[in-house]
Amino acid sequence: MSSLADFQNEIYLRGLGDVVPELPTDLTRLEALAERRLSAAAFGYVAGAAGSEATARANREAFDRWRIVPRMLRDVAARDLSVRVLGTPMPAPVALAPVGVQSIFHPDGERAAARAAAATGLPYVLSTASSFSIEEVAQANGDGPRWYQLYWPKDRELAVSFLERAAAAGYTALVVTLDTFALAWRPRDLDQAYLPFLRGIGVANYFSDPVFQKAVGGPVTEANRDAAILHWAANFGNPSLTWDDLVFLREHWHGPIALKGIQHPDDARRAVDAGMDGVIVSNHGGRQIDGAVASLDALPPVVEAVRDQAEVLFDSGVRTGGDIAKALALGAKAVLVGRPFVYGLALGGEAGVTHVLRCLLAELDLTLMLSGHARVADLGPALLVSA
Ligand SMILES: Cc1cc2nc3c(=O)[nH]c(=O)nc-3n(C[C@H](O)[C@H](O)[C@H](O)COP(=O)(O)O)c2cc1C
Ligand SMILES: O=C(O)C(=O)c1ccccc1
Repeated sequence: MSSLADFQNEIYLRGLGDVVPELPTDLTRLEALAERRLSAAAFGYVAGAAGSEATARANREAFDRWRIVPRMLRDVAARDLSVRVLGTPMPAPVALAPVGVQSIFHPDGERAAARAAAATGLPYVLSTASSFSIEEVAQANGDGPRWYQLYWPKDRELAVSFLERAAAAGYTALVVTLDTFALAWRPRDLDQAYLPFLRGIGVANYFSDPVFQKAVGGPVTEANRDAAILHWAANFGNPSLTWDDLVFLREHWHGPIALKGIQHPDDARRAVDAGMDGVIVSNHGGRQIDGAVASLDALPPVVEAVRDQAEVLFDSGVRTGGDIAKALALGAKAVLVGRPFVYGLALGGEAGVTHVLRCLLAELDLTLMLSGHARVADLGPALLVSA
């Protein structure tokens, strides 16, 4: 962790020798660079959002409506960014958001990102829709902390198989994504007729699964590949799930569980009532409902509703260390970062992801220090005024 906190010094020292970092340290510039590197289809898939993309913009605007008010002379020489979230000790309150089909951004996909996560000590959250399997990514992640994100399929036996595989491969917490039981209206993908799954990309966990294979008459080969993809499409999401179904997850997962996609305080209370350990306030990066509330605006009411009865995590729109400080000040215990690390992956594989994570942590550390805070736990609403 000390090397992370010292990252800004490293950059300044390299600057003395006129060594310019390979990727920009202003992470908001990565999207434009990634656009030049990726195919139009892959870029549209990551950068795009639902409909007119109003909610994706609102996610950013919500951060801009809060401003940090620094405090002086508070001895911030020694700082501690560490937290413990969903049973996992973390060097800083940041995790890599579950992002599917990462092989469309870099051939090493999730394996490269999971190696970068392990190198920084931040949790890697593996999507069910990954291009490498639960077991392959666990191997790449090694001793790093890792959580598993479930897309809860219609077939319950398949869901149980995913959970058993994840537990056996060392994923310690379960993230259940509730807001994407169907893919939304995403014009960039629709206009390019681009859905990687229909080309058999991002389905590694399904095709490698014994329960899935049984359902399609054996291992997936050229002969049953189209049928397997159709079976995937028919099984991917289940719109008929209700709160009562969470009992089933509790029976089959023996670690912490967080529900991802919570935006309403009443849903947060229901999560607590259902015995969940955490909620992730998220609108999926604006990728599901165009016109939906900015995720940061949904955070304070959820924090208020949950109080200390579950851990509240946050994502959607985090781009800088200052953004992380704002989300923590509004009550999040940790944040997840999506697109920025994907752009790092596209631009530099494992090293690109490491760059993004280290920049975020260094900037967060500086923001804390310069605003007069030695510990993340000291951040609260007093840090902020509305712009
Ligand atoms: C390309 C892409 C793929 C994603 N795939 C998943 C996924 O498989 N599972 C999931 O729960 N969320 C997925 N998400 C949503 C992220 O976990 C996260 O909620 C979102 O990216 C946060 O917003 P941000 O990109 O503004 O940081 C995906 C997001 C992107 C950009
Ligand atoms: O693209 C996404 O946002 C997403 O969550 C997803 C959904 C299905 C498969 C892969 C990713």
